Amino acid sequence: MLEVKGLTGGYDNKSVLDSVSFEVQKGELFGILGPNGSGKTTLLSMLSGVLDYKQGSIRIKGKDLQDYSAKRLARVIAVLPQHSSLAFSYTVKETVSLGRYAHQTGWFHSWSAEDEEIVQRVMKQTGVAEFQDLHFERLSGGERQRVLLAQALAQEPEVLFLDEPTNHLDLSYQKELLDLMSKMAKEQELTVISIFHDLNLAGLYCDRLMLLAKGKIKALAAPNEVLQQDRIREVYRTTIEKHPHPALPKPQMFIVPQKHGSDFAPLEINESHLTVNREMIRLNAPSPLRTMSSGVTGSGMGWHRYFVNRHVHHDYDCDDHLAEMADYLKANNIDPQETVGMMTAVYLDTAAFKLVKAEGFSVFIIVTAGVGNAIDASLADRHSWSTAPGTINTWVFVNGHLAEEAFIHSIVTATEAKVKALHDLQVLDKVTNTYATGTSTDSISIAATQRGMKLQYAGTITPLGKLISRGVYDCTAEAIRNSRKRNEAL
Ligand SMILES: Nc1ncnc2c1ncn2[C@@H]1O[C@H](COP(=O)(O)OP(=O)(O)OP(=O)(O)O)[C@@H](O)[C@H]1O
Repeated sequence: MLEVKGLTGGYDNKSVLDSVSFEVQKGELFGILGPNGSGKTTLLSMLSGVLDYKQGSIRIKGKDLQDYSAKRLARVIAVLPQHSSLAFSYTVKETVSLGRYAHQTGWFHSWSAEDEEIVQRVMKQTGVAEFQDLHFERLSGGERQRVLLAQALAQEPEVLFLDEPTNHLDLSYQKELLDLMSKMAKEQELTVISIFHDLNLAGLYCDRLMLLAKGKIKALAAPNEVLQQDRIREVYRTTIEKHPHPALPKPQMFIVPQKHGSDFAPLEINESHLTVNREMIRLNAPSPLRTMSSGVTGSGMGWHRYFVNRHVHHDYDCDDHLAEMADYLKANNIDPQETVGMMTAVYLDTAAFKLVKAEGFSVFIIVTAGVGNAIDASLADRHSWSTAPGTINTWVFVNGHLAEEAFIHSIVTATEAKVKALHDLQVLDKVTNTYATGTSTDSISIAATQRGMKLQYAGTITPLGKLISRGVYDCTAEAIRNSRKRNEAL
């Protein structure tokens, strides 16, 4: 649809673009990225025929851009510029109707039913139909942006150029605009070429991205390829981190703000942050910790300040235990959004905790262990599904900076240590009469201060793994002994 070869040029004596070559296919959603001043708008101005270029060629639908008449070009391309103002005072509908100009042989007298139908349709698509009789200047920045998009769509172009289209739009209209562009690209084969400052939106919606730096193409490929952490850091000269989108196989880039004094202050999570009473074990961290957990609340990866292990009756049964737990936390003035929350039927005074230290970092561990529902994982298929009480809840607080993989290693290492403790205490699966490896409802939380020493790995014989192994083994064994004693005393 569009072929650009060796495009070079700029303004007067200032050269901006240097030998830019690329092609865009029909129906493609193509994103142009680059830092301020990298030449994105200059490129778009050349592609849309507004700005002359020194060298190279631009072909649209196989024909050189310079061979198009202005009116003919307006039937093929439409532009949604970054900043727009209108010279005259028009209503919204009149403004949108201007988009039909390229298709008319005369002016208003040739207004056809088809023109009217198209204008009404694009106003609906962009959500501006309801204020079609208002004057354009009376609209907000976002509303104006949508009216101008409607105007561009009214042109019924084959190629749509957008310069930061989401600039003035609120979250829902950003999504609506890009969903609409994506739909029109897929269903009507509209070719969309758009400048983006928001790398994440570009990564989510575009088929391919072109990254410009100082007027040259730095990268041109699928979003995941272009949005490499190191490349973006270098081109934008800033600290960002790349993570996968939680719901889609798309990259997301996160700005990492500069840290200040208190962010570096050493932090040790230990017994002083812990309170234990009959109802709950609660740990209040002075600042949010990076967590990976299987808690009822705060599950998965996140940042949490409060950790609650709540005692429930052994026949606790609830259709929606997540909502019930959230209500419980709220009733106790604890924000569920900031809390890793677990439940257990064991008496909380049987909990075991311990701070284990190594050179430069430490680990605080807390375990509650009820083993009435102990299971041998290798023979789990002999059990029928039930949520009988008897749970081992393991909390591991790492006073150090964990890499992502170290969270996973920590879970593996803690689980291995737990299994060994169960074995040494001869905890049996009552159904199979073999050694149990855990209970059917065990939960775990790994939380790290993300300050101090960087800890890349936590396998059993790494420095961190050794602390977790020792601490979890000792605490699990002690908690089982405590809970056995408690049951015998009853
Ligand atoms: N009309 C102009 N006359 C002279 N120089 C210009 C003109 N417009 C832009 N430039 C210069 O050309 C260079 C590229 O500008 P351009 O607007 O294409 O960058 P951009 O990548 O779109 O930047 P931004 O992200 O800030 O919108 C800049 O150094 C800019 O100062």
